[in-house]
Amino acid sequence: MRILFVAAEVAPIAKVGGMGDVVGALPKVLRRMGHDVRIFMPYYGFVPDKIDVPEEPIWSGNAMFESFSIYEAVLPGSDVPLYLLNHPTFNNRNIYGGEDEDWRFTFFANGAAEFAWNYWKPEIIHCHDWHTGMIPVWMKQSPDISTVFTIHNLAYQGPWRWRLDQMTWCPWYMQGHNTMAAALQFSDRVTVVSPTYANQIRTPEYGETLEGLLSFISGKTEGILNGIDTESYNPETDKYISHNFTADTLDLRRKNKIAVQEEVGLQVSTNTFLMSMVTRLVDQKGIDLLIQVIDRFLSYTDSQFILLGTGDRYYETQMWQLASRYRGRMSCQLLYNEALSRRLYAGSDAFLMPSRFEPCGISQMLSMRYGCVPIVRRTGGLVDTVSHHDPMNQAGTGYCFDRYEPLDFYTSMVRAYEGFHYKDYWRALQQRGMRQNFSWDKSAVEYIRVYRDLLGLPPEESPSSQSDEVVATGVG
Ligand SMILES: Nc1ncnc2c1ncn2[C@@H]1O[C@H](COP(=O)(O)OP(=O)(O)O[C@H]2O[C@H](CO)[C@@H](O)[C@H](O)[C@H]2O)[C@@H](O)[C@H]1O
Repeated sequence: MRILFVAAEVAPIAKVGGMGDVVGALPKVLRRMGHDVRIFMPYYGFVPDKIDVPEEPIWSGNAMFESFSIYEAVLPGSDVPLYLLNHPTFNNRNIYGGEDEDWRFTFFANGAAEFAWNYWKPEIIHCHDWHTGMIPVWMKQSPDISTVFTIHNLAYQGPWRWRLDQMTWCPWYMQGHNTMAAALQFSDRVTVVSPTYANQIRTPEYGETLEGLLSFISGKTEGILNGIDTESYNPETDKYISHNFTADTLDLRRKNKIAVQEEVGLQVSTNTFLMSMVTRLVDQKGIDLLIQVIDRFLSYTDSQFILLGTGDRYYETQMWQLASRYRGRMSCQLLYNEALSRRLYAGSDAFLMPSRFEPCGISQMLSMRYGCVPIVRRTGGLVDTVSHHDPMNQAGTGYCFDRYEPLDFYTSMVRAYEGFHYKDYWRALQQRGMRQNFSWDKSAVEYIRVYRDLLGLPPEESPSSQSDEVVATGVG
């Protein structure tokens, strides 16, 4: 099958959060499974710092009364062709934000449609989040190109209809309120990045005002759990961490703890409970809950906490102030740093993820992969990936709480803190997390099933289409 992935983020070239992880990993796996998968993304100003891009474009086109050119490169560490849409609007060094964000990504989506019509024609365009939402609208006119739209984050829905009318001069094509709604209506299939979140978004609590539409299209919607790039994120080979280790050599892991404590200026102590968080600092991630409990937790215990993240100014300031009160015990790194994130996964004892909502969550899987025990709120994909620690039955991979309440989060942290002091149980807990299979292979099979179904092909005979504990799909 010929499949074009279109997205605003592609790891390791352009990543802000988990969508970049998905688009940087899934095409590699699908290609290995024999499909001609290619990626289309913006040519951001920083791309040449990350990869080699040929000087000459391969194609030029027009969209929304502007011309653009396409450069072809390769996704690092793979043979996946990467098409880069070049236009001055993407010269800015930030992926998101700015006054022209609505125009920029609407133009990007329209450029991708032009590319698919005129240069490389795929059978399926796999679109990711609102930035690509206009593609399914356009492709409705092209019965020979089908569309799959994946919701990574319903909280961001793109420009509203009146603005789209203004920008594209085509008022007739959509009924939806905004780009995300249009994509949901017009795409042939909709996937959501975890089965639990796929069900949750049909309720007012999680639907972000689109719950009616999402219930209406439940017949073409399903949840397919994300995986992680287990080659890149492998504690046995990761070049960014100071000491490589496996589930069988966990003793080596403590050296990473020392290294990261030194790196961010905490008191070095392997017996101290070290928690961390790597996150966008936004409401979704439960930062308000964290702010309500972390001060007390640090003052009642001898534990340590490292935060790595950027986002809302208010949260950045609050966290910064807290860190200044706990010198040597709390560190606040207000930056985006891929290498440090890996060292935190590899060196911390526990990873905090008290999300208000979580479509899937990549960070908790990365933390388990590196032997860092997740403490999570049981919502969305966190339900599907983390199970509560049950020492009596030697089961579970983390600490879970249900209600979005500071006391519940606090209690989970206390339990983890206590658990950490029972070394054998803790080690077994770490090992269970590390031995989970979060590889993309299984989810990729689910996507192939969706693609084949869309093209009217019979399901592939594949042993991996058997279900297992990690990949579950919830067909609407
Ligand atoms: N300051 C920083 N420095 C370095 N690395 C940082 C960082 N801040 C975040 N990251 C990295 O970004 C990724 C975060 O991914 P998540 O899936 O956990 O959340 P996100 O909300 O961004 O993704 C959205 O899309 C994904 C993909 O579908 C869903 O899993 C998720 O629920 C949804 O909210 C991780 O790889 C993490 O290490």
